[in-house]
Amino acid sequence: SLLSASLLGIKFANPLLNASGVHCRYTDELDALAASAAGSLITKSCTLLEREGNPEPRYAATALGSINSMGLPNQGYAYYLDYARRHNYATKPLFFSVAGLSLEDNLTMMAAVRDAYIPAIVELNLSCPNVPGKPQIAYDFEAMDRMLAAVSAEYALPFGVKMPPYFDIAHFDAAAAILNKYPLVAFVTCINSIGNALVIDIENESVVIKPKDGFGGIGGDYVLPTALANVNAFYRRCPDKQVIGCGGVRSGEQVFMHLLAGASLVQVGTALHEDSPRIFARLNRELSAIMERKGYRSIEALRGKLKTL
Ligand SMILES: CC(C)(C)CCc1c(C(=O)O)[nH]c(=O)[nH]c1=O
Repeated sequence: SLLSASLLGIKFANPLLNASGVHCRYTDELDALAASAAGSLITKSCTLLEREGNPEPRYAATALGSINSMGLPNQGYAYYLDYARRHNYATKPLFFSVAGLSLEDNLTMMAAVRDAYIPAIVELNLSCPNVPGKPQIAYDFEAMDRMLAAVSAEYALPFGVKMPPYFDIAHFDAAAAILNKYPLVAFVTCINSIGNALVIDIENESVVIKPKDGFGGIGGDYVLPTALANVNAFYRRCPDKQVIGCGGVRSGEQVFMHLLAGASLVQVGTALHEDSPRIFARLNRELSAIMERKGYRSIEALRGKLKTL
Protein backbone atom coordinates (compact mmCIF):
# COMPACT_ATOMS: atom_id res chain seq x y z
CA SER A 1 0.00 0.00 0.00
CA LEU A 2 1.01 3.68 -0.03
CA LEU A 3 3.17 3.53 3.12
CA SER A 4 4.65 0.03 2.72
CA ALA A 5 8.32 -0.21 3.58
CA SER A 6 10.90 -2.96 3.78
CA LEU A 7 14.20 -3.64 5.55
CA LEU A 8 16.35 -6.77 5.26
CA GLY A 9 13.62 -8.16 2.99
CA ILE A 10 11.08 -7.86 5.83
CA LYS A 11 7.81 -6.04 5.09
CA PHE A 12 6.53 -3.11 7.18
CA ALA A 13 3.02 -1.63 6.93
CA ASN A 14 4.58 1.81 7.31
CA PRO A 15 8.11 3.17 7.93
CA LEU A 16 7.55 4.45 11.49
CA LEU A 17 8.80 3.14 14.83
CA ASN A 18 10.04 4.48 18.16
CA ALA A 19 13.67 5.46 18.72
CA SER A 20 15.32 3.04 21.14
CA GLY A 21 15.14 4.41 24.67
CA VAL A 22 11.75 6.08 24.26
CA HIS A 23 8.60 4.32 25.46
CA CYS A 24 10.31 0.91 25.43
CA ARG A 25 11.85 0.04 28.81
CA TYR A 26 8.90 -1.98 30.16
CA THR A 27 6.53 -4.59 28.68
CA ASP A 28 3.48 -2.33 28.98
CA GLU A 29 5.24 0.41 27.01
CA LEU A 30 6.31 -2.07 24.33
CA ASP A 31 2.79 -3.55 24.18
CA ALA A 32 1.38 -0.04 23.62
CA LEU A 33 3.76 0.43 20.68
CA ALA A 34 2.81 -3.02 19.32
CA ALA A 35 -0.87 -1.98 19.52
CA SER A 36 -0.23 1.46 17.97
CA ALA A 37 -0.17 2.53 14.32
CA ALA A 38 3.66 2.24 14.31
CA GLY A 39 4.97 -0.10 11.62
CA SER A 40 7.35 -1.72 14.10
CA LEU A 41 8.96 -1.16 17.52
CA ILE A 42 12.38 -1.36 19.18
CA THR A 43 13.38 -2.26 22.74
CA LYS A 44 15.41 -0.06 25.10
CA SER A 45 19.16 -0.63 24.59
CA CYS A 46 20.00 -3.36 27.07
CA THR A 47 22.97 -4.46 29.14
CA LEU A 48 23.77 -7.92 30.53
CA LEU A 49 22.36 -7.04 33.94
CA GLU A 50 19.47 -4.78 34.97
CA ARG A 51 20.46 -1.13 35.54
CA GLU A 52 18.72 1.65 37.47
CA GLY A 53 20.47 4.35 35.45
CA ASN A 54 21.39 7.86 36.56
CA PRO A 55 19.79 9.97 39.33
CA GLU A 56 16.75 12.05 38.35
CA PRO A 57 16.00 14.50 36.85
CA ARG A 58 17.75 12.84 33.91
CA TYR A 59 15.41 13.93 31.07
CA ALA A 60 14.05 17.37 30.31
CA ALA A 61 11.91 18.70 27.45
CA THR A 62 12.41 22.22 26.08
CA ALA A 63 10.62 24.33 23.47
CA LEU A 64 12.97 22.96 20.81
CA GLY A 65 13.45 19.34 21.89
CA SER A 66 14.94 17.41 24.78
CA ILE A 67 18.08 16.69 26.75
CA ASN A 68 18.84 13.40 28.54
CA SER A 69 21.49 11.58 30.47
CA MET A 70 19.48 8.48 31.42
CA GLY A 71 22.52 6.25 32.00
CA LEU A 72 21.15 3.15 30.26
CA PRO A 73 18.32 2.26 32.69
CA ASN A 74 17.03 -1.12 31.49
CA GLN A 75 15.70 -4.44 32.76
CA GLY A 76 18.64 -6.51 31.51
CA TYR A 77 18.81 -8.41 28.22
CA ALA A 78 16.94 -11.53 29.47
CA TYR A 79 13.82 -9.39 30.03
CA TYR A 80 13.86 -8.11 26.44
CA LEU A 81 14.75 -11.54 25.04
CA ASP A 82 11.68 -12.91 26.82
CA TYR A 83 9.59 -10.10 25.31
CA ALA A 84 11.07 -10.86 21.86
CA ARG A 85 10.19 -14.55 22.21
CA ARG A 86 6.57 -13.71 23.06
CA HIS A 87 6.11 -11.00 20.40
CA ASN A 88 3.72 -11.87 17.53
CA TYR A 89 5.86 -11.14 14.46
CA ALA A 90 2.82 -11.56 12.19
CA THR A 91 1.52 -8.22 13.49
CA LYS A 92 4.70 -6.18 13.01
CA PRO A 93 8.50 -6.67 13.06
CA LEU A 94 10.45 -6.12 16.31
CA PHE A 95 13.93 -4.62 16.72
CA PHE A 96 16.17 -5.57 19.65
CA SER A 97 18.63 -2.87 20.78
CA VAL A 98 21.93 -3.90 22.40
CA ALA A 99 24.33 -1.59 24.28
CA GLY A 100 26.70 -3.78 26.23
CA LEU A 101 29.27 -2.24 28.57
CA SER A 102 31.99 -4.37 26.94
CA LEU A 103 32.66 -6.31 23.75
CA GLU A 104 32.19 -9.53 25.72
CA ASP A 105 28.75 -8.40 26.93
CA ASN A 106 27.70 -7.53 23.37
CA LEU A 107 28.85 -10.96 22.16
CA THR A 108 26.97 -12.72 24.97
CA MET A 109 23.73 -10.80 24.36
CA MET A 110 23.80 -11.12 20.58
CA ALA A 111 24.65 -14.84 20.76
CA ALA A 112 21.57 -15.27 23.00
CA VAL A 113 19.37 -13.51 20.42
CA ARG A 114 20.90 -15.60 17.63
CA ASP A 115 20.33 -18.83 19.52
CA ALA A 116 16.71 -17.93 20.30
CA TYR A 117 15.87 -18.36 16.58
CA ILE A 118 13.45 -15.42 16.60
CA PRO A 119 13.04 -12.96 13.72
CA ALA A 120 13.97 -9.97 15.93
CA ILE A 121 16.28 -7.50 14.16
CA VAL A 122 19.32 -6.47 16.24
CA GLU A 123 20.36 -2.79 16.35
CA LEU A 124 23.78 -2.53 18.05
CA ASN A 125 24.12 0.82 19.83
CA LEU A 126 27.62 2.08 19.02
CA SER A 127 27.19 5.01 21.42
CA CYS A 128 27.75 2.35 24.06
CA PRO A 129 30.50 3.34 26.49
CA ASN A 130 34.17 2.61 25.84
CA VAL A 131 36.85 2.33 28.52
CA PRO A 132 36.69 5.43 30.78
CA GLY A 133 38.68 8.33 29.35
CA LYS A 134 38.13 7.17 25.79
CA PRO A 135 35.33 8.48 23.52
CA GLN A 136 32.23 6.40 22.83
CA ILE A 137 32.89 3.43 20.52
CA ALA A 138 31.56 5.17 17.38
CA TYR A 139 34.00 8.06 17.96
CA ASP A 140 36.95 5.67 18.43
CA PHE A 141 37.35 4.25 14.92
CA GLU A 142 39.82 1.50 15.86
CA ALA A 143 37.55 0.32 18.69
CA MET A 144 34.53 0.41 16.36
CA ASP A 145 36.43 -1.68 13.78
CA ARG A 146 37.39 -4.26 16.42
CA MET A 147 33.84 -4.33 17.82
CA LEU A 148 32.26 -4.93 14.38
CA ALA A 149 34.81 -7.60 13.44
CA ALA A 150 34.12 -9.56 16.62
CA VAL A 151 30.33 -9.07 16.56
CA SER A 152 30.07 -10.01 12.88
CA ALA A 153 32.08 -13.19 13.48
CA GLU A 154 30.00 -14.19 16.50
CA TYR A 155 26.46 -13.14 15.53
CA ALA A 156 26.95 -14.25 11.89
CA LEU A 157 23.50 -12.88 10.87
CA PRO A 158 22.56 -9.48 9.38
CA PHE A 159 22.27 -6.73 12.01
CA GLY A 160 22.28 -2.92 12.20
CA VAL A 161 24.21 -0.25 14.04
CA LYS A 162 22.92 2.91 15.82
CA MET A 163 25.34 5.74 15.15
CA PRO A 164 25.91 9.06 16.91
CA PRO A 165 26.09 12.08 14.59
CA TYR A 166 29.31 13.02 12.79
CA PHE A 167 30.09 16.61 11.84
CA ASP A 168 33.12 16.36 9.56
CA ILE A 169 33.16 14.96 6.00
CA ALA A 170 36.40 13.10 6.78
CA HIS A 171 34.56 11.40 9.68
CA PHE A 172 31.64 10.40 7.38
CA ASP A 173 34.26 8.90 5.03
CA ALA A 174 36.18 7.08 7.78
CA ALA A 175 33.08 5.72 9.59
CA ALA A 176 31.46 4.53 6.33
CA ALA A 177 34.71 2.87 5.24
CA ILE A 178 34.70 0.83 8.44
CA LEU A 179 31.01 -0.10 8.14
CA ASN A 180 31.55 -1.14 4.51
CA LYS A 181 34.12 -3.73 5.66
CA TYR A 182 31.26 -5.66 7.32
CA PRO A 183 28.59 -6.96 4.93
CA LEU A 184 26.58 -8.30 7.91
CA VAL A 185 26.03 -4.68 8.94
CA ALA A 186 22.89 -4.51 6.84
CA PHE A 187 21.56 -1.16 8.06
CA VAL A 188 22.76 2.02 9.73
CA THR A 189 20.50 4.04 12.03
CA CYS A 190 21.38 7.75 12.02
CA ILE A 191 21.34 9.50 14.46
CA ASN A 192 21.57 9.00 18.18
CA SER A 193 21.24 12.17 20.30
CA ILE A 194 23.85 14.90 19.79
CA GLY A 195 26.04 14.28 22.82
CA ASN A 196 27.06 16.48 25.72
CA ALA A 197 24.95 19.55 25.12
CA LEU A 198 23.95 21.91 27.96
CA VAL A 199 20.46 23.36 28.53
CA ILE A 200 20.25 26.29 30.95
CA ASP A 201 17.16 27.54 32.80
CA ILE A 202 17.69 31.27 33.38
CA GLU A 203 14.87 31.48 35.95
CA ASN A 204 16.77 29.22 38.31
CA GLU A 205 20.13 30.06 36.75
CA SER A 206 20.65 26.31 36.67
CA VAL A 207 21.11 23.28 34.47
CA VAL A 208 17.96 21.14 33.99
CA ILE A 209 19.21 17.56 34.49
CA LYS A 210 21.16 16.18 37.48
CA PRO A 211 23.76 13.80 35.98
CA LYS A 212 27.06 15.04 34.48
CA ASP A 213 26.67 18.68 35.69
CA GLY A 214 23.69 19.00 33.34
CA PHE A 215 25.48 17.75 30.21
CA GLY A 216 23.38 15.41 28.08
CA GLY A 217 22.34 14.23 24.63
CA ILE A 218 19.87 16.46 22.78
CA GLY A 219 17.06 15.49 20.45
CA GLY A 220 14.10 17.13 18.78
CA ASP A 221 14.06 20.20 16.51
CA TYR A 222 17.65 20.99 17.54
CA VAL A 223 18.98 17.95 15.66
CA LEU A 224 16.93 17.68 12.44
CA PRO A 225 19.48 19.12 9.92
CA THR A 226 22.30 17.08 11.50
CA ALA A 227 20.14 13.94 11.41
CA LEU A 228 19.24 14.49 7.74
CA ALA A 229 22.90 15.08 6.85
CA ASN A 230 24.01 11.85 8.57
CA VAL A 231 21.19 9.86 6.90
CA ASN A 232 22.18 11.19 3.48
CA ALA A 233 25.96 10.90 4.08
CA PHE A 234 25.69 7.18 4.92
CA TYR A 235 23.05 6.64 2.22
CA ARG A 236 25.55 7.95 -0.35
CA ARG A 237 28.56 6.08 1.12
CA CYS A 238 26.98 2.68 1.88
CA PRO A 239 25.13 1.61 -1.31
CA ASP A 240 24.93 -2.02 -0.11
CA LYS A 241 23.26 -1.08 3.19
CA GLN A 242 19.95 0.50 4.17
CA VAL A 243 19.59 3.55 6.42
CA ILE A 244 17.07 4.16 9.20
CA GLY A 245 16.50 7.84 9.93
CA CYS A 246 16.15 9.18 13.47
CA GLY A 247 16.18 12.74 14.74
CA GLY A 248 13.87 15.75 14.71
CA VAL A 249 10.68 13.98 13.55
CA ARG A 250 7.44 15.45 14.90
CA SER A 251 5.27 15.71 11.77
CA GLY A 252 4.81 14.07 8.38
CA GLU A 253 7.05 16.69 6.81
CA GLN A 254 10.15 15.54 8.70
CA VAL A 255 9.35 11.90 7.91
CA PHE A 256 9.21 12.92 4.23
CA MET A 257 12.59 14.68 4.56
CA HIS A 258 14.23 11.58 6.07
CA LEU A 259 12.81 9.43 3.24
CA LEU A 260 14.07 11.89 0.59
CA ALA A 261 17.50 11.77 2.28
CA GLY A 262 17.50 7.99 1.79
CA ALA A 263 15.94 6.47 4.90
CA SER A 264 14.04 3.17 4.56
CA LEU A 265 12.43 3.48 8.02
CA VAL A 266 12.10 6.47 10.36
CA GLN A 267 12.35 6.47 14.17
CA VAL A 268 10.62 8.95 16.49
CA GLY A 269 12.13 9.85 19.89
CA THR A 270 11.49 13.20 21.61
CA ALA A 271 8.11 13.80 19.94
CA LEU A 272 6.93 10.33 21.04
CA HIS A 273 8.13 10.98 24.59
CA GLU A 274 6.24 14.32 24.69
CA ASP A 275 3.08 12.86 23.11
CA SER A 276 2.07 9.18 23.17
CA PRO A 277 1.96 6.22 20.73
CA ARG A 278 -1.10 7.97 19.21
CA ILE A 279 1.47 10.12 17.40
CA PHE A 280 2.08 7.30 14.88
CA ALA A 281 -1.48 7.52 13.49
CA ARG A 282 -1.03 11.28 12.99
CA LEU A 283 2.41 10.90 11.37
CA ASN A 284 1.08 8.24 8.97
CA ARG A 285 -1.88 10.49 8.06
CA GLU A 286 0.38 13.50 7.49
CA LEU A 287 2.91 11.52 5.44
CA SER A 288 0.11 10.02 3.30
CA ALA A 289 -1.35 13.48 2.67
CA ILE A 290 2.02 14.87 1.53
CA MET A 291 2.65 11.88 -0.75
CA GLU A 292 -0.84 12.11 -2.30
CA ARG A 293 -0.50 15.86 -2.81
CA LYS A 294 2.80 15.28 -4.63
CA GLY A 295 1.53 12.29 -6.60
CA TYR A 296 3.76 9.62 -5.04
CA ARG A 297 2.22 6.12 -5.07
CA SER A 298 4.88 4.47 -2.89
CA ILE A 299 7.72 5.31 -0.57
CA GLU A 300 10.17 3.67 -2.96
CA ALA A 301 9.20 6.28 -5.56
CA LEU A 302 10.61 9.08 -3.38
CA ARG A 303 13.20 7.39 -1.18
CA GLY A 304 16.66 8.87 -1.71
CA LYS A 305 15.37 11.17 -4.47
CA LEU A 306 16.74 14.30 -2.75
CA LYS A 307 17.72 16.78 -5.44
CA THR A 308 20.89 18.84 -5.29
CA LEU A 309 21.13 22.25 -6.94
C1 LIG B 1 24.60 7.12 26.18
C2 LIG B 1 24.63 5.69 26.71
C3 LIG B 1 24.16 5.68 28.16
C4 LIG B 1 26.07 5.21 26.66
C5 LIG B 1 23.78 4.77 25.82
C6 LIG B 1 22.26 4.85 26.01
C7 LIG B 1 21.69 6.15 25.52
C8 LIG B 1 21.08 7.05 26.37
C9 LIG B 1 20.98 6.82 27.85
O1 LIG B 1 20.47 5.75 28.29
O2 LIG B 1 21.41 7.76 28.56
N1 LIG B 1 20.57 8.23 25.92
C10 LIG B 1 20.61 8.56 24.57
O3 LIG B 1 20.13 9.64 24.14
N2 LIG B 1 21.18 7.68 23.71
C11 LIG B 1 21.74 6.48 24.12
O4 LIG B 1 22.26 5.74 23.28
